[in-house]
Amino acid sequence: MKIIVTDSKENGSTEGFKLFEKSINNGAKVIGLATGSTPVDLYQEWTESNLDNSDLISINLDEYVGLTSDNDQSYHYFMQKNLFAKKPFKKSYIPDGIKAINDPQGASDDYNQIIAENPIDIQLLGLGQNGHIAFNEPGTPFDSVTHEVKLTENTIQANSRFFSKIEDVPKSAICMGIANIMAAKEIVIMAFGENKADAVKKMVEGPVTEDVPASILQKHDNVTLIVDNAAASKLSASAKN
Ligand SMILES: N[C@@H]1[C@@H](O)[C@H](O)[C@@H](COP(=O)(O)O)O[C@@H]1O
Repeated sequence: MKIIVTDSKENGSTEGFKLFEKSINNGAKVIGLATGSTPVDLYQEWTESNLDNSDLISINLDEYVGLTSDNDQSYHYFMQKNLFAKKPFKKSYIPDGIKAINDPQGASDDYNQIIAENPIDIQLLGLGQNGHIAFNEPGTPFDSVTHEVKLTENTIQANSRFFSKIEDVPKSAICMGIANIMAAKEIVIMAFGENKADAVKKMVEGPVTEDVPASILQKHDNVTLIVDNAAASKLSASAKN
């Protein structure tokens, strides 16, 4: 795993954007995208860049079950607002959280088919405080594909800051599995802030275990981790070099 430590989220996001730009200039066509607060600055840089998305396909990691695309907490809405409105892709895929209300398996199968038909060239990831990637919580099998996820209390709490009350946070999501993520040819994972330091340490230096979903990235041969000093603060000096 290549590790880039920067002095701020802004500079880390610039580094992340450059990796996407390079990969796209080298022919990447299918771009795996993420939500959460982590990628917002990278998307801003993307919208202000000369990068042309009109020949690219995007595939997002996950969507809440039960939120319509006009709900401002849905990941459809987030992507529209932060990237797609200004830089539309040829085609953008996000799991169907409405179909999933009654047919989570059907919504998951559809998405696996989409990923099979559009292998991901470069995937962006954030990191949950408990080491989750997308909504793959601790204990998710490494061979999992797109599936319905019951969110943990920890994740519901962490995401409640975006909702007016905690009861409004959806209890489940449709999410790419770890095997889908590991199949991406290149992965860029970003983590900023002290509250990510434990997860970063376990991901990079801990055992590869389903208890820390992101630890599987140690086994991928083209991963770049971008962290600020705070998120890197628990890494040993040798890991940072
Ligand atoms: N499903 C998202 C993840 O994709 C994201 O990486 C994580 C961290 O969020 P943030 O970037 O806001 O710290 O939160 C959510 O659970």
